[in-house]
Amino acid sequence: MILDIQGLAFKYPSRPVIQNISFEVQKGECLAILGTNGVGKTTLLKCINRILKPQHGVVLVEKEEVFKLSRPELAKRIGYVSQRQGNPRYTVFDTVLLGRKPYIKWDISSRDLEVVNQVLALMDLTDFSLRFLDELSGGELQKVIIARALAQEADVLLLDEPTSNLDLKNQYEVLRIIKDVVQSKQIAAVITMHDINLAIRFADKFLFLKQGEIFTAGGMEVITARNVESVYSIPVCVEHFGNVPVVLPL
Ligand SMILES: Nc1ncnc2c1ncn2[C@@H]1O[C@H](COP(=O)(O)OP(=O)(O)OP(=O)(O)O)[C@@H](O)[C@H]1O
Repeated sequence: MILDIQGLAFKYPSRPVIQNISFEVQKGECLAILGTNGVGKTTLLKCINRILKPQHGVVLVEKEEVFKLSRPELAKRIGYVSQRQGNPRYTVFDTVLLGRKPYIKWDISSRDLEVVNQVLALMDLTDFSLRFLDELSGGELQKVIIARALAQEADVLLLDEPTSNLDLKNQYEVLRIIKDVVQSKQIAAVITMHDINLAIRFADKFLFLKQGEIFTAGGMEVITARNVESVYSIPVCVEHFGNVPVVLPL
């Protein structure tokens, strides 16, 4: 197991958000976090990444407690892609190079440059290298921020709605790249998503949140009309195209 979450609970002074959250992610796995707006998906990612301090619970990456790690150590363990990020006056190249920050001691190494160039090519961003972030479309920017996280070469990637601005082709391509990296490097990804059918195509495991707690979690067997209806409060049916279930609102 690469990521181990035990009994996480977080509340803002005004309201409780998540509680009793325990789950594990294995090496090579993509976990999709699903649930309605405001249920606590982003809050959960922020608690894992130490941006928020949970009132209860423990987060272990490779058996090490994240709250005991130094900042650079944490950045080598966890790469985080939030919904809003990036300095508009940085170029694409410099932004992705920032992902190497935890590894740079005195100067940028040839390995750092190699990783950045590889990731830019992987994400089809090489032609954008010298553009400033404020000269990009929302989808292009989203790909750059994901590229930065990949350049970080962390053990766990936390991705908050990484495909929200992407067109159909880029949604599939970017998730395919993330899945390939997770499998080939035997790391893990935790991805919050609204598109349940996209999650079904790419995630290995699913975790449904409801009222701040885990409603159900598991593999493809948890994708049932009953579960989806309970979580999202709309009637659905689940049809199968070959082996792939597709959730259709009725
Ligand atoms: N800084 C804050 N102070 C108080 N409440 C907050 C704060 N940030 C978020 N919340 C509340 O915490 C709850 C969980 O928010 P969160 O952003 O984690 O939800 P989410 O599941 O990611 O939602 P969405 O799908 O809309 O992105 C919401 O009710 C939200 O209003």
